[in-house]
Amino acid sequence: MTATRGTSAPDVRQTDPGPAGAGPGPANGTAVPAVRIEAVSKVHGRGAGAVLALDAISLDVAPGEFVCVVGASGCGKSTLLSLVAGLDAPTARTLTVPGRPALMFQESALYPWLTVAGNVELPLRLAGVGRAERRERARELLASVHLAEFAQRRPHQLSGGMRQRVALARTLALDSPVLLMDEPFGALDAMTRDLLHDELETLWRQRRPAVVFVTHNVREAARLGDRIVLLSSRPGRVVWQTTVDAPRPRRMDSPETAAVAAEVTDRLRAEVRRHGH
Ligand SMILES: Nc1ncnc2c1ncn2[C@@H]1O[C@H](COP(=O)(O)OP(=O)(O)OP(=O)(O)O)[C@@H](O)[C@H]1O
Repeated sequence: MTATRGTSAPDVRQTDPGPAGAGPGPANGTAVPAVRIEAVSKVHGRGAGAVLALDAISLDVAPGEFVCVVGASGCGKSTLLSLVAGLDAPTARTLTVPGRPALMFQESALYPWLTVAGNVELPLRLAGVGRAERRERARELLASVHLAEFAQRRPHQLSGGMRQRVALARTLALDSPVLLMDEPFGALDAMTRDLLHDELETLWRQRRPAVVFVTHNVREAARLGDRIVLLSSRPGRVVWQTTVDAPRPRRMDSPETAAVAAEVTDRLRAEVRRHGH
């Protein structure tokens, strides 16, 4: 299916995402990309108030690859995810994404009137999955994030970390080939975030979606990413990237993670200094 959005007729195409189970380790660079962002620009607003958020940004994400995106505040990270998610239209050029990506944000955005299981079932219900299968899938997903016994609770009865686990289960419900995560653990304490890193990594290794993970936390990027991509200050472009070869699972406080994080921090500082903000 090809959909076209935006004022200057950008292409938003769907592709065959390729094999989802491409095996552990960094994804195969020769595969058809799961996400192809080709010279994509985005202007917010019009006239004198127009803001060029992204300037001809190009980025491919391979099937099964875990890419972390870092950059100074306001460089266009969330704009990029909204374009890939199809929530917003690029101003120019081509964006190719498979099927419908799944999204997860810093706020769990659970429906308070639904139970935990009801929240996880919702995307399945909207996709027309029958009740028995929905229940079974929600049960498995909640077990995989260690919340089986909380299925009938309401979101307000859970801690922040538990709510993000529910959001993670919901994000995985449709087995989307692409997960888009916008600082999903940014509001959690360090211990809870560590546990969620482990759970996310385990689920990612089992299911192998391509992941685009936006974070301000360079250690988190070094902990999780196959690749770390640094965006320039506004307008956002890819100015530097590195692959992370350290074996998994990694630890936030390991010397390997610290060394990668230090290098990314140096690059980020240089970029912020270059722009004077
Ligand atoms: N709807 C909008 N209208 C006008 N300007 C916008 C709009 N959305 C974002 N912007 C501007 O576009 C730029 C990029 O915003 P975006 O939220 O994508 O950056 P970000 O890198 O995710 O920021 P942060 O790291 O602070 O979350 C910012 O300067 C922002 O003010």
